[in-house]
Amino acid sequence: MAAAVVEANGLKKQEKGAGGIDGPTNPMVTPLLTDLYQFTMAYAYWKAGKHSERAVIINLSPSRACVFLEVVAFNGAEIHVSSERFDLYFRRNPFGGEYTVFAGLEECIRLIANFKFTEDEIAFIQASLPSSCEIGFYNYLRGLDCSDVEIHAISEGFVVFPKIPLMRVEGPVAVVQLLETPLVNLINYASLVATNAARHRFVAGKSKLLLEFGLRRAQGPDGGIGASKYCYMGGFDATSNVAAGKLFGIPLRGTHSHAFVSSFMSPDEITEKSLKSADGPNVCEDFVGLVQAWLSKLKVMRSSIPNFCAVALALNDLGYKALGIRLDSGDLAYQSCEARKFFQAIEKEFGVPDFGRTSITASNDLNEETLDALNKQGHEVDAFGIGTHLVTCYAQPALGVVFKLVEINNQPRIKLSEDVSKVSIPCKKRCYRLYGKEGYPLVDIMTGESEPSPKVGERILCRHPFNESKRAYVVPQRVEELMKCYWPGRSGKDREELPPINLIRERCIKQLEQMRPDHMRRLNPTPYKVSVSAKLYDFIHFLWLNEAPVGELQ
Ligand SMILES: Nc1ncnc2c1ncn2[C@@H]1O[C@H](COP(=O)(O)OP(=O)(O)OP(=O)(O)O)[C@@H](O)[C@H]1O
Ligand SMILES: O=P(O)(O)OC[C@H]1O[C@H](OP(=O)(O)OP(=O)(O)O)[C@H](O)[C@@H]1O
Ligand SMILES: O=C(O)c1cccnc1
Ligand SMILES: [Mg+2]
Repeated sequence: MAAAVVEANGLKKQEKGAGGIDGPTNPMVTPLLTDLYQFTMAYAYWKAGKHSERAVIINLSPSRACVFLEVVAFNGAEIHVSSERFDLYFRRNPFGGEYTVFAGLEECIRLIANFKFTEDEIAFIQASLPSSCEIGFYNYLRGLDCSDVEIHAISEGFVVFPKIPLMRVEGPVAVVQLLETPLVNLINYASLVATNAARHRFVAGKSKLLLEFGLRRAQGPDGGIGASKYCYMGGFDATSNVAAGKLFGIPLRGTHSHAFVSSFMSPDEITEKSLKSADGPNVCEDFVGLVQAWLSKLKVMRSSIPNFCAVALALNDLGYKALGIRLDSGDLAYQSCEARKFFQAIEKEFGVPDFGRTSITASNDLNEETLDALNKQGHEVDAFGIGTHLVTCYAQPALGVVFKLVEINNQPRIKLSEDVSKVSIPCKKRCYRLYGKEGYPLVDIMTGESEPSPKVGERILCRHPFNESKRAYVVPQRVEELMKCYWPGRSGKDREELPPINLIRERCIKQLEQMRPDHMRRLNPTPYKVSVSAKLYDFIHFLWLNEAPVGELQ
């Protein structure tokens, strides 16, 4: 959005941030797009550093799930905090499915690359925090950027699963904490709606054209733009959203509305009656008359189909090809079959090549269920226009992405919970996808950072992270490391390129196609296995028991 706004206003184009990366698409994505408590904590971190000469351990949370920070030194207004590592992941696949499409990474990297407070923003933070907050904190914010932050992430468009880190964020605690909210925000809806699009594509089938029509129903302008971008990524073919077409190069498609048709009371309203033929200088002086002549031959069906066909046939006489019709009410299966029969009859009777294949688009409150019902009944729809259910993610409104501390100052941290699905997997980890003989991914496995990677042809034990009895040996035919360095900070590592949206879309389609079909089906899909190495399993449980010693009953 930034680019469009800037150009439309004729203002100077926004400068690129570090690494030559443009700013976030939405200009509302600034360092202020975070929760107040992140600033409250950032102040507390800063303040703690100021008051300690050397290592200080602060317990910031009264709950069992403590956050420990080690401030190793401070230098005037600047604090040096030992490196912190957070994993960003989700706990359950959306829409009752067993897979998720990872989306939103590029916007995260754009935020990181351009993260810098303006004076105006600092003044606002100052006005919002208690007046007792010291001025040095604002000087600290003034110098803050993400040059000390390192991000490893799974590539955008990948199929991903619960518990596996989508992103690992390492860096000084204050800035990483400020990033929590915007990073989760940028991933949550993007991945949810991309997954929703992929699920609609799965039901509709590969051969259908899928059009995203949701702008009017989306949650505000950003919801609309985001929906168009990530539905395309998730496998839609085009959008009706013109702004998204300009911003991201997504193909635009559209038909016309009922209002357009009903705005004409009679053919007499058409003042310009002539039409030039498609391939020459000939002009048909009374095109409306030509249409009416065709109509008189077709008056067999009480619907708008003969009207369309009469226009299409008259256009055909002049060398034009009408594209198709859109059905927007009634029984879409029945009507599409009737329309197809009509088109085929015309092709046969009047010898118009390919008329039988005239495109039929259907719309009106479509969702996975209605697409499935149409498939079961049999239909002749070529393209589906889908709005409300797609872009609002009607079936599930949020993905539930979380951002959890996994290590601080090289000390692993675990978040414990009565609910085992909420227990976090500690440590800086490596994540791999192991493929089987038939080419399908079999299992994702997390290992400790320094463990040797799984090897092709070598048996490895894959364990459920929390359920002792669930384990399997896997002899991978292919091993794919999942996380790559997308923001190296000062590590000197190579930065992974951010590919254009059409390549991410292709990657996503390929990823979805390579999944075993039983993971993808709508009803009772088989869960995909997410595991840890034997070593990491032992370590998780050692840490768990250490953090939660045996209680004593009295
Ligand atoms: N053959 C079909 N099988 C299952 N669902 C269908 C079929 N045809 C249409 N639908 C769905 O049924 C619903 C019909 O909705 P509704 O009754 O509001 O529309 P309508 O009366 O047909 O049209 P309008 O919006 O013009 O009033 C829509 O969600 C549509 O997608
Ligand atoms: O139904 P959706 O999946 O949201 O897709 C987009 C809808 O938007 C348009 O009509 P709109 O709903 O605005 O008017 P209507 O109530 O007359 O269908 C269009 O004709 C579709 O029906
Ligand atoms: O082009 C269309 O047919 C369209 C676009 C948006 C919403 N409804 C229909
Ligand atoms: Mg509607």
